[in-house]
Amino acid sequence: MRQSRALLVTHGLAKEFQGFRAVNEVDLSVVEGTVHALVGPNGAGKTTLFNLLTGFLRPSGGRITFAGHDVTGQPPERIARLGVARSFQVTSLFPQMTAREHVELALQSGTGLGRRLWRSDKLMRRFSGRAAELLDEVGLVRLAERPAGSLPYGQKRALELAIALALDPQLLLLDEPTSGMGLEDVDRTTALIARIRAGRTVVMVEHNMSVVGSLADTVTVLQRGEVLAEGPYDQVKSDPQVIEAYLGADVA
Ligand SMILES: Nc1ncnc2c1ncn2[C@@H]1O[C@H](COP(=O)(O)OP(=O)(O)OP(=O)(O)O)[C@@H](O)[C@H]1O
Repeated sequence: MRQSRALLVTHGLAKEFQGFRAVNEVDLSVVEGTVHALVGPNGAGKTTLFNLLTGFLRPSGGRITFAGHDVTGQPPERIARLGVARSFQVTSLFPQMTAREHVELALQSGTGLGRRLWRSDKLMRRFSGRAAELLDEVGLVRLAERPAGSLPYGQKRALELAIALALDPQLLLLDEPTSGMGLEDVDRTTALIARIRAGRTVVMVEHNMSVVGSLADTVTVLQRGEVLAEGPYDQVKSDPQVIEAYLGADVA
């Protein structure tokens, strides 16, 4: 059997904001091919950790290694180029552009041809086959010609996933993929992530524990910037420290 490889590793990762440690000495190891969830009460440092991993914030201390490269303090573009794609919690679509155009543009930007050429129809046709596949993968093939602004919320998020997948990432980072969704969209998105995870590595910040329970191989629980517990969901959810952290947060 192929040995499991740690694709993303952090050692003693830290981030301070004016002397306040939002992320404190975090050691993380994300194994290739797994879904790894980051959970924790509000203010635990999940978003800050995510921003460190993607280069949107520079760490105050520690190291980050991705696929054998030291990416500590590297800018987001470089980390993206190495194969890390991120979907955002807040939607970042162009309302007038169709779903298909979004994916084609993302495919083109991944080729290094530059965004300035994006209006060239001839060029875009080169990407149309793969764009159709990706839209199909996220269940949007029938909505391909709709302006993104007119898509329902759940489908906007699905389109963002297709855009992230267009970069053919080694690692996909999902920032609260089901936030703000009704039950039906939550179920649809969970099924979608279960499908697209095949052959990929996923790190996700997620508040919905049933989503975490059904998708994650490993769960890291953060509290006040530190790793409180880590392991398979069933183990972590019955950890007394984790229960207390969540109950404490609820009471607060
Ligand atoms: N730019 C900043 N300047 C100062 N403090 C910050 C900054 N960003 C985050 N913090 C603080 O760091 C701590 C961790 O915040 P973070 O947003 O990472 O938590 P979180 O786990 O993502 O929370 P939530 O689940 O509410 O999104 C919080 O106390 C927050 O107030």
